[in-house]
Amino acid sequence: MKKIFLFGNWKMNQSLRATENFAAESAAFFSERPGLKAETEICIFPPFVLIPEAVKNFTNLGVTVGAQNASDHGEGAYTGEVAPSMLKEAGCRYVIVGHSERRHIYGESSELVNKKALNCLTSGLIPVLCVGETLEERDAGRTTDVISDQLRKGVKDFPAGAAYVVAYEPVWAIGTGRAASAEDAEKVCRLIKDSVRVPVLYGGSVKPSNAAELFSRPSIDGGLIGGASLKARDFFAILKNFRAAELEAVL
Ligand SMILES: O=C[C@H](O)COP(=O)(O)O
Repeated sequence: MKKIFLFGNWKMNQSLRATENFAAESAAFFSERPGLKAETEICIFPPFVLIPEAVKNFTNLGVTVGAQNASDHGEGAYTGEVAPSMLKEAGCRYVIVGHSERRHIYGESSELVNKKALNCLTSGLIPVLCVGETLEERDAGRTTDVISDQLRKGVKDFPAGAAYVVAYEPVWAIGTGRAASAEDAEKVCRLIKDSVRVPVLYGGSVKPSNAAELFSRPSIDGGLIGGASLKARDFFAILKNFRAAELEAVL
């Protein structure tokens, strides 16, 4: 059985009630399918204000909680920012850094992403470094250059043996319903893995119907899932379908 990472990025969605419902549905789903969570690292990334509620509801289910962003500073006079030390204290394990929505909507550079990642490592959090090319860059044949550059700058000065995860998220596949082909995703994830040797996830329109093909590729260690992570049934159907296909492949 392959170990996979099933990461759900709720982005700016959900509520206190939705968080509770998600946990209740998750508990029901797994009580009907004992064993399905084996060899799976599950993490939900809610908006900051829902983190305490998520930690309270998910911890007993074996589901970890992460944050979608963190400051490049420690505690202090930085209005609107949240320090990694606060996220750690709140019960987070992972922090997404460099998501394309942060890079493109909020203008975050690879240098800033790197500072955030280093700051997370200092606080004992595991950064999930997102990299990905735009459609323009892909059409211009620049995917490899863009990914290598974001990766090199993103992990600059990481201490040897630092624990982190990389998520390959082609910008053109995010929220569009058009996932990368398993072949293309595998090629880029292999390039990343050859260079950093940490778990590499694919993100961009992952859903129950395409997860098995993507996650069965040798260089894809799971997914960073947006839209399909908002409902527990959809999110865990991704895992269920992958494990069913995996089982079928050995029979
Ligand atoms: O962080 C998640 C990614 O942006 C993927 O989002 P999506 O699954 O809605 O395409």
